[in-house]
Amino acid sequence: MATAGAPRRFCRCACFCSENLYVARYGLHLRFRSEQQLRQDYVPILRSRGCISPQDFQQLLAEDAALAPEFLAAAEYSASPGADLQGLLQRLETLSEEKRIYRVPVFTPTFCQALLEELEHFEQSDMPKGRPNTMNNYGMLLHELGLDEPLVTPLRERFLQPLMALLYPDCGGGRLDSHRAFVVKYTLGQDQELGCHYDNAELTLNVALGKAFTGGALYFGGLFQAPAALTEPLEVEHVMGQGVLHRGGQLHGARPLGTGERCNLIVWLRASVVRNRFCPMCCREPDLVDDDGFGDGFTRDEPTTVDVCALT
Ligand SMILES: O=C(O)CCC(=O)C(=O)O
Ligand SMILES: [Fe+2]
Repeated sequence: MATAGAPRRFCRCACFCSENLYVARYGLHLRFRSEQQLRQDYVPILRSRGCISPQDFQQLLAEDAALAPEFLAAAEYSASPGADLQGLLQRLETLSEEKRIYRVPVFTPTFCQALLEELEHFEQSDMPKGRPNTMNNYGMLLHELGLDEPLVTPLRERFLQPLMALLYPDCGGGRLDSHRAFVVKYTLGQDQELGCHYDNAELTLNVALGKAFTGGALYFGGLFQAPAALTEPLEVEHVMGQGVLHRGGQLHGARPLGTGERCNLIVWLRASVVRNRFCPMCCREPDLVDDDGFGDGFTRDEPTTVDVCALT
């Protein structure tokens, strides 16, 4: 059958980060959903390959798992039949009910460490580097590190989407279809704080990666449409591996760093069904111009695919 219209888009299955994971030490491909499932499915074969003591098993989990068990549990619950907001809130920390800001461990400490090392290598390389956004002068874009496809897209599609659908259905939480992911970096002599702003995103995930530092807390005011609410900001300290979830339109910023170096992974999550009607930056219907990759998350109406055989 010949078709005319938009070129075909090639896709990938979102099981990428949970199915067929290769553990070189034991020469095994594993399916990972939770610690319990891993034990149920693989203890005999792992034993036969030398993963015997509880310490061996813990090492396997710590070294090979990127996602924190709490995050896996919250995502798994959210995707289960009959899941509701109350049930999900029992699996997250509510930082502000009124502002709808939540926190949950997202990455294991080992993964944070590995990601920071990867970022350091990239920073020291002479690869061309764009900057995260107009507000941060230092830091890195995850797609330039080649981490969008293997890490951020599965994170959004498989884990964040079910969670966000329950937390923020009114902000496109269940219809996320693109993102902009970057690491912000603060240290003395470079950026040290971030002014109050709202994000070019419907929803945001902000994960503390480390390193050692003082100061630099996040603060949150009201929604940008109601800036009077900034009078009583909510202060949020960073906890390594933990992610803060908030609406992109929630005014926020970062207090000045005292000492050390702070790196956070920021994922601006976008829902084209929401932003195609209303650009959060100009607060108007977007005036679309072509862009690469995910652009800023807007989409044009695709021309309808026509089955030319059916026309003859
Ligand atoms: O400094 C931070 O952790 C927050 C960064 C942020 O809000 C942003 O880049 O949009
Ligand atoms: Fe922000």
